Amino acid sequence: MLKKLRAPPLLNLVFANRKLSFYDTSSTPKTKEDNAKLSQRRHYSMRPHREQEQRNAEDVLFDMFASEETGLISMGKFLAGLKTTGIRRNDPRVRELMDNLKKVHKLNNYETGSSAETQHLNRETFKAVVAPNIVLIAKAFRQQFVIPDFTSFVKDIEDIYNRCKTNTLGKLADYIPQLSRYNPDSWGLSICTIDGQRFSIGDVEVPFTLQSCSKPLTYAIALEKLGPKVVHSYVGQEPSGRNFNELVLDQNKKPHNPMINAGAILTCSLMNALVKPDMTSAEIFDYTMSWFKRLSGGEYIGFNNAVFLSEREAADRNYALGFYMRENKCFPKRTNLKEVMDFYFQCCSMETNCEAMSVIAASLANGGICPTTEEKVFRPEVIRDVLSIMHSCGTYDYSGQFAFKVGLPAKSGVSGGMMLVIPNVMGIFAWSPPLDHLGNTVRGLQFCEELVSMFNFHRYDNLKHLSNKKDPRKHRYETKGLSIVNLLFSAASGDVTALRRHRLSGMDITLADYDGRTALHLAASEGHLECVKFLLEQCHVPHNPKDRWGNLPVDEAENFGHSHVVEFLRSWAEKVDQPNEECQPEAVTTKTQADEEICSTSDLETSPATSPIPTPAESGSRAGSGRSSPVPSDAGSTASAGSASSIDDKTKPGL
Ligand SMILES: NC(=O)CC[C@H](N)C(=O)O
Repeated sequence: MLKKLRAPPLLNLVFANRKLSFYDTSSTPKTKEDNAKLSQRRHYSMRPHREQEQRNAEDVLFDMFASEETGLISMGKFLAGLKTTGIRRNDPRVRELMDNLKKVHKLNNYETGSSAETQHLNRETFKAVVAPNIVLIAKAFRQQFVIPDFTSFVKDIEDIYNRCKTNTLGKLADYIPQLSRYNPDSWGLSICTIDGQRFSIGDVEVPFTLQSCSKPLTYAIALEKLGPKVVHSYVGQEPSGRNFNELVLDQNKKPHNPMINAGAILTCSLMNALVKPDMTSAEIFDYTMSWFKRLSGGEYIGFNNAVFLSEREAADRNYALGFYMRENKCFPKRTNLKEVMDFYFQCCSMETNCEAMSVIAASLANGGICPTTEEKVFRPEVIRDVLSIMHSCGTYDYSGQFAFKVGLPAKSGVSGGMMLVIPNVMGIFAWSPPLDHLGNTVRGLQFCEELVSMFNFHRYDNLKHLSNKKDPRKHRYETKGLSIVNLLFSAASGDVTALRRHRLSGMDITLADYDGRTALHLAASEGHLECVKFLLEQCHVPHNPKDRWGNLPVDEAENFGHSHVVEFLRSWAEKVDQPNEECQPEAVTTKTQADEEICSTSDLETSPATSPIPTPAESGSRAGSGRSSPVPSDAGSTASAGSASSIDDKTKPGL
């Protein structure tokens, strides 16, 4: 039987050195009185007031998602919104937020009928819950990630994925039974950007072995520990122009490069003899696996013993390569060839999935720093060298064509994997077992080629001049002209959500175009009451800017017959134009300047101008990263604000 509702518990939240005590109203039914108080508060909040200009990112986020009726925010909606930016609930960078949600849910130990992730919170609770991760969250909703419009990008990726799905060409590798038993229909694709935006589709959790995709990773460890000079005194940097397991060395009697079998076996010998000469084979295995794991942000890296045993069993060619290299004195002194070969087979037999590999690829795209854990795994110089070799040698004997057509560093493996790196943007991992005659995954290859024909990701695509390819990247600067076009377009089309985003991004919402037309003019002339309300109530734009013909927004609403907007604008004007009110906006004439493309009503000293949303650093939150940093907590509390324990049930009185 359902428990009776009882008075909501008093919550104590310790955050950012201040203690908040308040009632969580999340599931309390609203009485008429409550609603009246709420609307009174809202009425008050409509008045332009200095304090409101200082509202921080947490407040703006709350307003983006809160229900007008209840004054509460649905965390389900909020988390769904966060997901559209590419941030998942299990992202380590929002761990404190998720922990706080669980704690608040637990504290509300009266029957709520909702889960931790779907509960409704009031403003104060919401602010305290999101505070530890606000830097990352604000960045997400301000569209400041490398792929700002992640939803549109993902739609295009889905289209490419679906086209590749219908491609049934290629054959499974059959040199060992485990590979020949794969389902040829398996097709998975995962993306992780350098900002940790994630997208996955298809068979992304099906495990497969790393095979040749381990080669750039062991090479990276060797470079990190020994430096390029030492490593490349043993192995070259040239594409071999031959099969990946060809019994051939270059003219200096070195393996051609670390991406083919001979080169990778050589890299393994460097690990054994030079990087960790004192370690046992078991320790070197653990050591290597821990590097892979750190690169993947702790996601799935395992080991497939059956594949290892089969690899070792069916390894005549690899042993031949080993002996041939030993004969030619390729290995460092003290190399134990048997141990080296075993280590090579073990690296090929490590198990993973698309999800984990996309994070590894993203760590390579991100200069060696894992985007989800923010751990610096490799030095950027190491990554540059790894990507250079992947670019020229990563796809076997197709490498030249791949560099020509796709123009990006990649590494394929015989289990059907294709790791693609778009430096400084994202990592992609495609997995589908059927291979072409050169040993590359057919669907993976098609995906890479289609990707760069849709987006300007090819190394030599021109980013400056317009092309017929899409550019989903955020560029370091966006012209003011372009942003005002977007702002005015959002207002004219009645898109309140887009207006909210513009506001959250810190944009000056009072901007006017060449003709002195503001967002309010356009929203009013198109009859979008919601937008008009948002602009006045939340952005506090002046209600009376004049365009170059002297028209006010209210005139526009009247001209186009939107009486409900006219009514609202008139009553708003009455309210704010009362004498003796603080912060009254003056009547504004928006000057248009023939020699300037755009101007801002705030530039023209209108008052009160919309102040850009303070950055989290400005509003007292943690700067730098999306993760929390310790902030002193109240005395006696075990909580350190900004950590998951900022909501601490030890501090809850009255429960
Ligand atoms: N192309 C590959 O993925 C090669 C790895 C495989 N295990 C081999 O050594 O033959």
